[in-house]
Amino acid sequence: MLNALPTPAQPLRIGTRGSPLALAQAYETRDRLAQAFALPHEAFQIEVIKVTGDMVQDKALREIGGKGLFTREIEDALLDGSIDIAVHSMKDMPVEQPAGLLLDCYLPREDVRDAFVSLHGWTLADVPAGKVIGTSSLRRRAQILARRPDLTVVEFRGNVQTRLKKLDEGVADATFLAMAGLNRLQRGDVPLKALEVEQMLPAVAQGAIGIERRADDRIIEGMLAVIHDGPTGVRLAAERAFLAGLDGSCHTPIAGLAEIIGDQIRLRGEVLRPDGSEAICDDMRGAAVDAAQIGAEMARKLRGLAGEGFFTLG
Ligand SMILES: NCc1[nH]cc(CCC(=O)O)c1CC(=O)O
Repeated sequence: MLNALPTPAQPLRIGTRGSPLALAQAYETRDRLAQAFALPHEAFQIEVIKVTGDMVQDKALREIGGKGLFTREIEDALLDGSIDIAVHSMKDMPVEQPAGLLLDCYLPREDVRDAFVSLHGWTLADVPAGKVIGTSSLRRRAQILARRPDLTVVEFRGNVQTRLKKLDEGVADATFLAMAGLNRLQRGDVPLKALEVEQMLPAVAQGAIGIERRADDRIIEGMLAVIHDGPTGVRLAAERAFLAGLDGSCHTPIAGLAEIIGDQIRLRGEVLRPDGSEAICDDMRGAAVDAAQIGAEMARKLRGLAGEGFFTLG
């Protein structure tokens, strides 16, 4: 554990997955810390950690155990002291962290929207009937089937580069990618149509980077407080409370987005049946200081509207 600001001799070790997007997020975190504390890049060390989820390419993730697959090895490295912070896409993070770890530092949020990506330049509205859409996201599958039941959805895994390659190879006619990931990878070359959130409500925490730490590490606590983005924190408090109240397992398609309007917060939420045959939405406003309560309240409301069967029958 660091007992003072990091130096090239005793660097701050940043744990991350090895995908190009994960690395870009780790570099952004390093750059913000270096800037905030006037430290050289040599005072930081990026540690790439292999996670189970990245080694399983052939099976739908939900079938083999859900979200922890992308975080367990990284959180173990934090707990055993081999790294000092871990950088994550908040969209992939469970709502609760293991004892001894805290996840309360967020970088300023990127574009929250999904992009519809097709080499033919189609929009969601003009894809011809019968075309094949690749996605491994339960949410995106349900949302597109709700609007275009005439399309076929196939499983589409892998990182951003892999999925673009599959499009090239004709495995699917179109796919969805988060604008945030494409922007962070500087992939301005990808043919896409950004979908407004009214067309497709994004995943909870989409576009946000979170930095996890040991709860008892005071040096890191002080450093992360300086780069934390407060508005992103308020928005994620609402969205993650909403997700937590809905169970947060990977088996229900859930979308949620909070925005700050002055001292108010607006939260939109949606739960769908996996086949898109039914969608239940809500839109609430309240005081920004009550963000988490608003998220929890919307979850209770949608649970009541849906009825318990909604979440298990599929
Ligand atoms: N589930 C994979 C994942 N996790 C975070 C992002 C993109 C970046 C973000 O939303 O912060 C992606 C890829 C995608 O959905 O296109």
